[in-house]
Amino acid sequence: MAKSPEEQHPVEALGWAARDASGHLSPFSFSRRATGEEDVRFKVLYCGICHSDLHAIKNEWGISTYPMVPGHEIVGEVTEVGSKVGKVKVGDKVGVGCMVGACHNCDSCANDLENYCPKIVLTYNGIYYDGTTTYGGYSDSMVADQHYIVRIPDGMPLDSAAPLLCAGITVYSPLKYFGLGELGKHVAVVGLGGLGHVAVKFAKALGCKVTVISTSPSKKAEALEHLGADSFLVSRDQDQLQAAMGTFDGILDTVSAGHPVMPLLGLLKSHGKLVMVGAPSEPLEIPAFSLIIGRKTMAGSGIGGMKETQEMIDFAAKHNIKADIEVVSMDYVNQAMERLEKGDVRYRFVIDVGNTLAAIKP
Ligand SMILES: NC(=O)c1ccc[n+]([C@@H]2O[C@H](COP(=O)([O-])OP(=O)(O)OC[C@H]3O[C@@H](n4cnc5c(N)ncnc54)[C@H](O)[C@@H]3O)[C@@H](O)[C@H]2O)c1
Ligand SMILES: [Zn+2]
Repeated sequence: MAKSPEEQHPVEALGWAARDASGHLSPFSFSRRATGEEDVRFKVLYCGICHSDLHAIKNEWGISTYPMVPGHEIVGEVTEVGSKVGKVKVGDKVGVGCMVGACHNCDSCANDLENYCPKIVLTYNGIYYDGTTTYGGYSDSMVADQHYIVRIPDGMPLDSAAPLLCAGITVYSPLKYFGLGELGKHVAVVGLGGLGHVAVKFAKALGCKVTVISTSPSKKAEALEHLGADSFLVSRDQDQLQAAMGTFDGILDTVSAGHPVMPLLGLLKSHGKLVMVGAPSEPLEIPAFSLIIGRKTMAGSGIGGMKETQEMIDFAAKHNIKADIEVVSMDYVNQAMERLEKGDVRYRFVIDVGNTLAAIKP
């Protein structure tokens, strides 16, 4: 008979798990492996709440297994390292993002793109090499192969750094790859949530002219004055859209729910690129002519490789880029999920795991 999550490994662990597609999270005892020779073990201090966690706990993509401990924007302090670990030492501040394994043999892995490895092991809701389920960062400790450990630069606040491990790399990578994060490029960010608000900050730091496209006129002042965007477009305002037709080199679409993309394609210059990073469960409707006219490209992008993730966080430290966060306690997580669903957060919830999880016993 298969061993229970508590008995699979030698090290006790406590997390919060969803048990079914209701997505309701509650305390959960499980176990983690002993520190292997290439492994880094750390005490989790903070974990961001990504909208992907919400899609996953509710099985919106149809690939969820339960119990599920979500969380892939994880930071903490190293408590133990394996004998072959040279990258970090006990006491260092580290992070883990969306993945903890890949094949290291394929073309993607050879090009530092473990994120596109067909055998990627996700941080949670994945199956590790040893056949056991992976559990994420809504938990007291983490253990990962050193290859998947990100060094958090000295002096970077850990709570607002956590969201960079998913939201940050997810927007940084396409800005670089598609040649959009360059001086003078006009880039639009659609959806001003967790991903969107850091996209504005990275694009500005890379020298772009940035427009935020949002359904909520209420976000205009913040986008311009606080996040540093150059202009703001209300996506439901036909006059504003009409005036902006053909003006963008690229658009990063971070929207989490189904929405029309044809108007966005119309906003691109000829040869412009619409890059989907948001992952709605509903299919998109793309009329061929909206791509044909102006030879436009529509593409997708998923997180980023480990090398680029470290580059992103070092860049963020240098340019003082942080996520805007609301820190919450572990037992607030269900309310946080409800508020995230309604878009009621500026702009990322981060769970203070280190101070608030241990107090709760299942
Ligand atoms: N590609 C990747 O690697 C990757 C990585 C992380 C997250 N994601 C996905 O990106 C999406 C956004 O994640 P997030 O954490 O920033 O979420 P979020 O909830 O913080 O932000 C989503 C934004 O979309 C807006 N929005 C929601 N429904 C809308 C609609 N119908 N029309 C217009 N705007 C709408 C919200 O107001 C919000 O500003 C999610 O689908 C998530 O799963 C993808
Ligand atoms: Zn994420």
